[in-house]
Amino acid sequence: MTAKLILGKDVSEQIYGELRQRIESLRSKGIVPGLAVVLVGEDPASQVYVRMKGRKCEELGMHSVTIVMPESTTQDALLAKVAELNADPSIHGFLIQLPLPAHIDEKAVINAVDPSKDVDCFHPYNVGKMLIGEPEFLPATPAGVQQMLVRSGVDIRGKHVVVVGRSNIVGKPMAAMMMQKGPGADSTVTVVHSRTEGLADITRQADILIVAIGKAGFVTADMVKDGAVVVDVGTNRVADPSAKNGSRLVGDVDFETVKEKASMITPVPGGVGPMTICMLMANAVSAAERRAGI
Ligand SMILES: Nc1nc(=O)c2c([nH]1)NC[C@@H]1CN(c3ccc(C(=O)N[C@@H](CCC(=O)O)C(=O)O)cc3)C=[N+]21
Repeated sequence: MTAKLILGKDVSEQIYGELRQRIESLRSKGIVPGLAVVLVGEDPASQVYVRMKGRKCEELGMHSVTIVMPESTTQDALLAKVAELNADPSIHGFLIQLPLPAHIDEKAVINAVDPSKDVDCFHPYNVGKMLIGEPEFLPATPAGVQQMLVRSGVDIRGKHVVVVGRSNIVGKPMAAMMMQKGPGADSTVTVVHSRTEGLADITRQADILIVAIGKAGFVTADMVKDGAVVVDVGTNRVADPSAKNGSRLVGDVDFETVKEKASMITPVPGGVGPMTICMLMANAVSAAERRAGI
């Protein structure tokens, strides 16, 4: 069997259509949802994502602010910027692009964000609310994965979801969301990671395999059950002399072999990546609606 592709571009277009209507409705009340992104330093990959976010905001008719601070920015200066954004009524949500330079304590910065503006859903308050099933925001990447599954008609309830990876930004919240009560969830979740013994024996039991371990081509066909749905969250840049810029983006799944075994699969690029930005926009719109009492 060759797997059907789940494309982030297609799924995100659907969601953008819905967001446009919500933004229009806010604008008719004189509210323009505002999203700010803070970038510290000059990491080229981060610059690309930040530019993509700004472009999408403008396309949707949202207010977009990009703040670029030098690599040498002190923690106090960054915290002052966070305080300013917390107080700015034109900004409904903002995020600080990670990773931060080594001299800045990421936790201190995340903790300083007003939870009602925390569109990344990284603040401990929002992580806790999500975990107990009272989400105010959902983290963008796991929320994007969930939307891809739901909108592709994947049966989730009662199924075995295996999450490969246990990061705070993908693996952990993904597992929490899939085990939650309710539509788009209700699954049985196993989390495996770099210290798991017999990892392949567990991934082979997955009806839905979600991979976010940050190792190029980590999941091979022998680790996947026939007919499984495979979601690849990995974004690894690998050298490729035949590519224009000498490198290309690959996932954590060995796409060419796994696609012959899976029933559905997400490619990299063009899979989860575009969903991350889409769900970030969705969170900004939700933040604006919530502040307006909608
Ligand atoms: N506070 C914070 N929040 C984030 O959400 C955040 C972050 N920091 N730091 C970096 C990561 C990375 N990230 C991506 C977003 C979109 C694509 C995306 O759309 N990728 C395209 C390809 C883009 C390309 O070719 O480089 C795709 O997969 O098709 C990828 C990665 C958000 N991040």
